[in-house]
Amino acid sequence: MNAAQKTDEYDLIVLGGGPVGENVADRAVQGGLTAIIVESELVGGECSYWACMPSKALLRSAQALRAAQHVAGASQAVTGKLDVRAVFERRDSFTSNWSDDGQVKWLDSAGIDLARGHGRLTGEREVTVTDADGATRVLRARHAVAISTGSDAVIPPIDGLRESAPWTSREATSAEELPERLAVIGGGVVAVEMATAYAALGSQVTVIARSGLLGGMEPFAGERVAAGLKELGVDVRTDTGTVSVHRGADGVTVTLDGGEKIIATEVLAATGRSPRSGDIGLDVVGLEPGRWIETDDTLRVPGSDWLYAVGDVNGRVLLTHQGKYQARAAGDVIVARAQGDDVDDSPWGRHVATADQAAVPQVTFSIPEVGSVGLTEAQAVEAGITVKAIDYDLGWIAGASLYEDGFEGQARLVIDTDRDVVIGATFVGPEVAELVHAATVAIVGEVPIARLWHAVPSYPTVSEIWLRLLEGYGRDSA
Ligand SMILES: Cc1cc2nc3c(=O)[nH]c(=O)nc-3n(C[C@H](O)[C@H](O)[C@H](O)COP(=O)(O)OP(=O)(O)OC[C@H]3O[C@@H](n4cnc5c(N)ncnc54)[C@H](O)[C@@H]3O)c2cc1C
Ligand SMILES: NC(=O)c1ccc[n+]([C@@H]2O[C@H](COP(=O)([O-])OP(=O)(O)OC[C@H]3O[C@@H](n4cnc5c(N)ncnc54)[C@H](O)[C@@H]3O)[C@@H](O)[C@H]2O)c1
Repeated sequence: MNAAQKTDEYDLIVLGGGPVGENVADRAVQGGLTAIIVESELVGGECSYWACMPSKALLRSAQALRAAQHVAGASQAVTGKLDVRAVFERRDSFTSNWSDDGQVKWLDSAGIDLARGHGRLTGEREVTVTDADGATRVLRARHAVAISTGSDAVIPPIDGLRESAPWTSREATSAEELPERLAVIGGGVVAVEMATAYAALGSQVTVIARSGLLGGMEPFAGERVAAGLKELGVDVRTDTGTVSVHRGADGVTVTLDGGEKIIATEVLAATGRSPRSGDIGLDVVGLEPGRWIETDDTLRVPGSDWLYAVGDVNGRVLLTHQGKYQARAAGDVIVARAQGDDVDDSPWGRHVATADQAAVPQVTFSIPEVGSVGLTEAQAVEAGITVKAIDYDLGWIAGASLYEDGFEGQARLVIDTDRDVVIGATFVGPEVAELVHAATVAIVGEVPIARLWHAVPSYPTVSEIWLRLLEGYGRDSA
């Protein structure tokens, strides 16, 4: 075999260089394997350039301003509005102006090779990469191929929507101009975060949600976020369908199911995701293109001993941190299997992503923020678990009242009363994001309630909510 052919054989080929693909490759290389990432756009993926980072950068200045405005003494010092241009520039710095030079350098330092182009499975353990000029390169994997191609925004089949050139999350996170009016179709995380960001920046925003906001979370989360959006001047329409969309000379007209028309400069379709699996050669390995790729808990495709699907594309959980958690398990198990080491695939073992089912943390960076982990009360009941839900008003916590004047928020713990452990938690309020990890630790560690009484929150912090929630459950219950 000559040198040129040799470089085309790797222990692991990773299809897609988003946050998840990068981590699968990194773990494998740290375990002693060789790895190459195939990437068709920017190394770093959706999260770095059109999702997590730019969306949070667009939101952060508004949150900082709001925080200062809610503490007497500081509020007198901040009398101006957000500087929209400066917010966009700060966002641009987080996306490195949509250049992946920094991430490519990191790949290099981590010992991971990169093939730029569109990758497709073309056989067992084989990926063919087609670059921008149409040239092809065939890569062969000695041990595994990991698909981490992520997901795309769905544009639902609403009459005229696609023809109206709607924004998706990509345009919403990378816009350089503020639309005067923005209509948002959808009531999920993208809808509420982008509605918050654009309303805070000065757009007139209408949210059109066919049911409530933040479905799948505790009901009070969506209700409080709807109230927060209204406070920001957003026109929130829940339980409202969209019949049609039409773009004309004056902008976009969105017709609601009652016949009312909303006129906007731009319309954002924030209506969920579909897997980027349509054109990656899944048919070659007997899988259906365009579907979420099913895996076992080691992230391997059932029936295959070499094909893995990690991150958004497997549809398990569409979050960067959870995808990276899967990536650590997948990278490590690929190494273990390649080296003939023991595989620890029992629940909570090193080589499985058990937390995907039991303890997924998520923060929605709206105003107010929502932090949640584990099961809601309704999900627990549906799963047949005997639970007690404990609620407490966050505004009554001494640390919260010091944190900002008129602090408003709510917390809920969902406790499995048979096992006396926490299985779910939701916090809604200003900057509650940092409360979530304590709950994640309690759930993953299955810390008995009796022991949680000994985890003393500092006074006066918002974390004292834990004490109040435990008191609400009652020490005698434990
Ligand atoms: C607006 C928005 C905000 C979000 N905010 C958050 C947040 O705050 N926190 C959070 O945890 N999650 C957030 N998410 C979700 C997060 O972006 C995804 O879960 C995450 O990006 C998934 O990572 P991934 O590596 O699986 O896929 P991606 O990030 O989508 O990366 C996949 C990569 O594969 C490449 N690729 C695809 N097909 C091919 C091919 N055939 N050949 C070569 N390369 C290919 C793509 O170009 C891309 O670079 C947000 C999502 C959106 C839409
Ligand atoms: N802060 C974060 O962690 C964060 C932020 C943004 C996105 N994300 C991730 O990205 C993923 C995608 O977010 P999303 O908000 O697009 O999806 P989502 O699944 O959270 O919400 C989709 C919304 O669109 C509505 N919808 C779907 N089809 C529709 C139709 N035909 N007509 C009208 N409404 C319709 C649904 O009712 C729902 O309200 C989420 O799963 C989330 O995990 C995470």
